[in-house]
Amino acid sequence: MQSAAYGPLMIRTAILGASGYVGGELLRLLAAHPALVPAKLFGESKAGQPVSSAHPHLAAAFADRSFEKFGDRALDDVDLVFAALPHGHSQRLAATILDRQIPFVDLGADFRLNDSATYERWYGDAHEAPELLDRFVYGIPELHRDAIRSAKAVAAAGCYATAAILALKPLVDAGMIDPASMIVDAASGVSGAGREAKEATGFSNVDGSFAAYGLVSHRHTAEMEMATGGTVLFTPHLVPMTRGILATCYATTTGEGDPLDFLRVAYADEPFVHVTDQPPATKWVAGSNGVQVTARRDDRTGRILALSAIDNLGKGAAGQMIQCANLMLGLDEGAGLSPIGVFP
Ligand SMILES: NC(=O)C1=CN([C@@H]2O[C@H](COP(=O)(O)OP(=O)(O)OC[C@H]3O[C@@H](n4cnc5c(N)ncnc54)[C@H](OP(=O)(O)O)[C@@H]3O)[C@@H](O)[C@H]2O)C=CC1
Ligand SMILES: CC(=O)N[C@@H](CCC(=O)OP(=O)(O)O)C(=O)O
Repeated sequence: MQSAAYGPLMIRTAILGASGYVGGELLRLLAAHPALVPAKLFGESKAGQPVSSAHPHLAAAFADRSFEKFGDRALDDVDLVFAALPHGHSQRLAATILDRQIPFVDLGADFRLNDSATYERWYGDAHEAPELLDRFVYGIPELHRDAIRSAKAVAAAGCYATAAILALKPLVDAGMIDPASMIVDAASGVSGAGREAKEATGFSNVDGSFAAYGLVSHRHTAEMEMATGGTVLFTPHLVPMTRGILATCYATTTGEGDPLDFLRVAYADEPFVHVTDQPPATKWVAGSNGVQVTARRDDRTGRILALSAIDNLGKGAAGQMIQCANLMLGLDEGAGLSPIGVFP
């Protein structure tokens, strides 16, 4: 890389998992980024195929480009690595990337949790690179901006976790809610499960239906607990839409005041978080890096209710990865990103 002060600067990025849903969203956003250039696009089964075969909507921007297989020279002339791979893969690649001092933004869950025992408990396998866990900063810029700025490696947060944490964390910090009492019911569009056709997310299972899954066992529970310092009962749901997550969160009230005021103060200077007094909708943030949050105090039940809406592929994935990369590289944090959704 030539300089952190960009303009005509080209920061060459490698994208691992470029042929997946998150990879496609990264490419869409990077096509309009002022400094980050999608230089190397890696796929697995789609290696050798044109980008348009996986991402027809990107045909004009990536007309002459194909996916490559990750190999020995894959990281030559690369200034930053984005990885959007199935869980488990980054554990095997991280040492190579870090040894070469290449800034690394990983979206898999491999390095999000800060200890290997917690990882093993929630993911079921022993961690293959526990010695690298403390080299990664958990990637939610609104919570860890300074640490991300000075990090060489960031583990971008999970999509459900991002939505829930941004709704709950300011209320925990304000002493407004009991951290031991948090309940998160969140619903996701099917793109959250990735592009591979699966029975559970196939059209005939999802269309006209609304279902919970992962009861008392979803892995993002661990991230929510790590980031909030509390205990969370989390129930994810699948809804018949393509993009979006709506997290509806409840906790026992412990403090005085209006939770909406605490959210407004916490996010007053955040370009991507909008505090609304209306119940937010996933459609308000579709295609964006935006988050819309609200909260209510219900003295009748002694509970606080907090809601947030994000695009799982935007702030829940590719957008957040780019926001983290911008910080790591000393760029404008919002470069290439927008809080404005596509509506209707
Ligand atoms: N979808 C979402 O909203 C979110 C996803 N995530 C996480 O991001 C990661 C990517 O998700 P998503 O894009 O949805 O997944 P997809 O299934 O859509 O894409 C997976 C990508 O990984 C590649 N891949 C698969 N197996 C291998 C392998 N053995 N070696 C190298 N590359 C491989 C695929 O390549 P090919 O197709 O060429 O075989 C593809 O590019 C996952 O860890 C997911 O949990 C996190 C937050 C939100
Ligand atoms: C709808 C759907 O299936 N969503 C996925 C979201 C999690 C995900 O993508 O995993 P990470 O964010 O941890 O990488 C799931 O529940 O497993």
